[in-house]
Amino acid sequence: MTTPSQREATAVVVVAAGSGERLGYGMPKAKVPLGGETILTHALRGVAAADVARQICVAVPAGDLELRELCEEFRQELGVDGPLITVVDGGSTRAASVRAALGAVLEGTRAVLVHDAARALTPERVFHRVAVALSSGAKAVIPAIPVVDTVKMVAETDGDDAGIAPEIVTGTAPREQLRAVQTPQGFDFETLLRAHAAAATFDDEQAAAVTDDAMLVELLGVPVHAVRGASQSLKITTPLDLIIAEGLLEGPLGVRWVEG
Ligand SMILES: Nc1ccn([C@@H]2O[C@H](COP(=O)(O)OP(=O)(O)OP(=O)(O)O)[C@@H](O)[C@H]2O)c(=O)n1
Ligand SMILES: C[C@](O)(CO)[C@H](O)COP(=O)(O)O
Repeated sequence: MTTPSQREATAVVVVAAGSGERLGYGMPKAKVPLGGETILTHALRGVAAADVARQICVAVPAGDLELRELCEEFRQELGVDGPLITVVDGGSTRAASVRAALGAVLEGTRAVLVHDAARALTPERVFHRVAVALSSGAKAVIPAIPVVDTVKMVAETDGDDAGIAPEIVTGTAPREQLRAVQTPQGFDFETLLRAHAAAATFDDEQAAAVTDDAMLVELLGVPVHAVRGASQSLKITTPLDLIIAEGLLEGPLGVRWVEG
C-alpha cells in the first residue's frame, strides 16, 4: 500500500472527453448507461474506491454541463472527506484532454495516474499496483496483460498478389514479448509534464499516432515499468465491449469474480 503522504501528493486524471463514435450511442461515451449508471460514474467510483489520490481531475467534452453536474453530484456523494474533484474542458484528442487536466492539478502534486473513463470497471488492485510501483521509485508505470492472439504485421497487397486479398502478411510479432496496455498509467508529475510539453508541438500526423501517455515518456528515454493489469479493465469501445461490461456487472459476484 502507499502511505498517506504519497496519497496527498498524488492526483488521478480521468479522461472522459471522447465522443464515443465507435460505441455509436449518439452521445459522449461517458454518458452512456452501464448497469443503471453512466460509464463515467462507474469510472469515478473505481478511482475513489482505490483511494490513492487527494485529487481527481476529470476532463469532459468542452461545454458539457450534464457531465459537469454528474461530477458535482459525485463530489457531494463522497462528502467532505473525499478527494477534491476538479472538472476541466477536454480537447480534440485524448492527449489534449490529458494536458488540459494536468493544467488543473494541485500545487505540490508529485505523481499523477492517468485513467480512461472508458475503462470503467478497472479494479482497485490495479490502481494500487501502479501507485505502489511509483512510490517504489518508478517514474512511469503501466498496467499490462499478455496478448492472447497471434499478432502479425501486414501491408496493402500490390503487384502479382493484388486481386487475391487486400493485405499480405509481412511478419509475425514475438507474442511472448507483447503486452496489451491499459490504464491507469502512473507517472512522476514533472516527467509527464515534460513528455506532454514535447507532444504539444507535434504535427497532426504525429499527434494522431499518440495512443497513450507512456509512449510520450518513452520518447524522453525514461524507463516505463509494467505491472499486472486485469481483464476486467477492458476499454469500452464497441457495442460488444458494452455487452461484456454489463455481463461483468451482472455476474453472480459482480466484477470481483474476474481474476488477474
Ligand atoms: N478528445 C478526447 C478523446 C478521448 N478521450 C478519452 O480517452 C479515453 C480513450 O478514448 P476512446 O475509448 O477511444 O474514447 P472515444 O474517443 O470517445 O472513442 P471513439 O474513438 O470511438 O470516438 C476515453 O475515456 C475518452 O473519453 C478524451 O478525454 N478526449
Ligand atoms: C490509453 C489506452 O487506453 C491504452 O490502451 C489506449 O491506447 C487508448 O486508445 P484510444 O484509441 O484513444 O481509445
